[in-house]
Amino acid sequence: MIKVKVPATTANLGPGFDTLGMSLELYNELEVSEVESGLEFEVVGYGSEELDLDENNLIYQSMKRVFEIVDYHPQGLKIKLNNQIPLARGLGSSATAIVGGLVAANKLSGDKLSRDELLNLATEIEGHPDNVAPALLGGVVISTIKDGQVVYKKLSVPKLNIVVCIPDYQLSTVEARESLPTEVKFEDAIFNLSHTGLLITGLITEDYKLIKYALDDKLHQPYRQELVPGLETILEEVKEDCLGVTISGSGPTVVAFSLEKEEKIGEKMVDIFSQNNIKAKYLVLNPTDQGVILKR
Ligand SMILES: Nc1ncnc2c1ncn2[C@@H]1O[C@H](COP(=O)(O)OP(=O)(O)OP(=O)(O)O)[C@@H](O)[C@H]1O
Ligand SMILES: N[C@@H](CCO)C(=O)O
Repeated sequence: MIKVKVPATTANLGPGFDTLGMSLELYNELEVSEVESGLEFEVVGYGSEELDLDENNLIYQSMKRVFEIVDYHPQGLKIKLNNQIPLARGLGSSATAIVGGLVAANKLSGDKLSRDELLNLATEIEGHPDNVAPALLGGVVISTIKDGQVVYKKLSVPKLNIVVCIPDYQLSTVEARESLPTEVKFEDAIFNLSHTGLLITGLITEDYKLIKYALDDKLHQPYRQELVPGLETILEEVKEDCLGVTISGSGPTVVAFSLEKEEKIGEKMVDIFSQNNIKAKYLVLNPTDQGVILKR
């Protein structure tokens, strides 16, 4: 039996659209066993009602990609999930399914694919590397795709707390990407370039006051505000209590980076969502340098 634990991830980190992501200490766990025949699923936690529990399941589809490449033919599979990451909230649930499936299948079939090959496959399945890279590698990962290959650099996570406010509704990445424009203004591109540079420099030099300026974005957040009622107010009003606040991935979760006052920040975000008739809860999470964890 193979056991895999995959961290949640928060992508974009404000200005780094499709480029930056960071892993967080909140996990989905996966146990895969080879059985005599068929495909069985057991789900504990999030997803027991909404996930496909058949050959369409994203974990199974990801495993199948590895088996095809390495020419491995399991007779049957039993897949047990313990999901602590809510689905379609911008916390990288689909990335955990892809990375967990790829890593488990690779182990089961004799460890033939390298980490970089798994990252390329994961990116091909997800469509962008910013969640799958930190889910696989841990840390803060800067990534891009060059000639079909992911080029990346992992940085250590900041010594900060991340207040994660999770609204009680789902927003799929597909829907959240449909709200984006096909062209952006030159000045908005410059805004994001400068902010991404400042953010990465702030992380590398541990000059966290730079984060205060650097988490702002003009490429995706403004277009997603109507999908996340209360976001505009949260961005304005929570900023003064923390180092920076931004939508997590494609939302609707919002993340605040902080060194103190986490409860006040979390309660304020929950309160603003509630004023917009949305139930929400908050968690205070640590970022982590450890990506996927594999046990046999
Ligand atoms: N834990 C999971 N296990 C299996 N499949 C999953 C899981 N999470 C998401 N998926 C699948 O991934 C696809 C996209 O999922 P979903 O919309 O939940 O994620 P997302 O939009 O990428 O949001 P997030 O950033 O939270 O991952 C759907 O087909 C969904 O069934
Ligand atoms: N970079 C992606 C992350 C999706 O989780 C987006 O913002 O659409």
